[in-house]
Amino acid sequence: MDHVVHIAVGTHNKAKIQAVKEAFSASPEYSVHIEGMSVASGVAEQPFSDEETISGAIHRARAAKDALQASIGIGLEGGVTDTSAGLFICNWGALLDRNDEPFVAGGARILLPQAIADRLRNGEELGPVMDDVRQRQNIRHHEGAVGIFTNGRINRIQMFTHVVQLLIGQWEFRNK
Ligand SMILES: O=P(O)(O)OP(=O)(O)OP(=O)(O)OC[C@H]1O[C@@H](n2cnc3c(O)ncnc32)[C@H](O)[C@@H]1O
Ligand SMILES: [Mg+2]
Repeated sequence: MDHVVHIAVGTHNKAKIQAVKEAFSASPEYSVHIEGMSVASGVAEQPFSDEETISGAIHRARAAKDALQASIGIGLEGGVTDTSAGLFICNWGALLDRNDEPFVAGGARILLPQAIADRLRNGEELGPVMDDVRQRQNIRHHEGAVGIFTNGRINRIQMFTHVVQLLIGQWEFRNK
């Protein structure tokens, strides 16, 4: 690709933007201009299923692409999803180009501790709960819940970088 590709990301979250940068910098053949923008996700602040989280990711990708008139829109959404084993963190990404069909990919998921899950079931949002439990601010912009609960082995940037790599790869495959 010999021209700069304008990529709109539907967030100002630092971990998410950094993940998009790292995923594209792993492919030096691309010259990209990455721009973040706060957009509505169209779902709850704390999505509570894979369905809702996927919908938020797609909604963010489309809103960011349209608002910034970019060639590509990317949406990354964090949520939780219930299973018989307990409440899991789930994360989803969507990539939209000029076609209407989004590419979608999911990230790693881990079981949340019971005490955290209970608070979310009572209506709290994971970001503020994490900050409260750790007595810090803006964990969601850094290692995230996934980083804390995996003892720093996989942080939010790494987790979302993986998701964006999965998105770019699917987009490349379709455009081969
Ligand atoms: O500004 P935006 O893009 O909304 O960034 P955010 O940090 O709020 O991210 P999401 O809305 O996608 O995530 C939903 C909630 O889960 C929180 N969260 C924190 N770490 C997380 C992780 O590792 N996985 C999933 N959700 C996480 C996040 O802060 C929110 O409260
Ligand atoms: Mg949010």
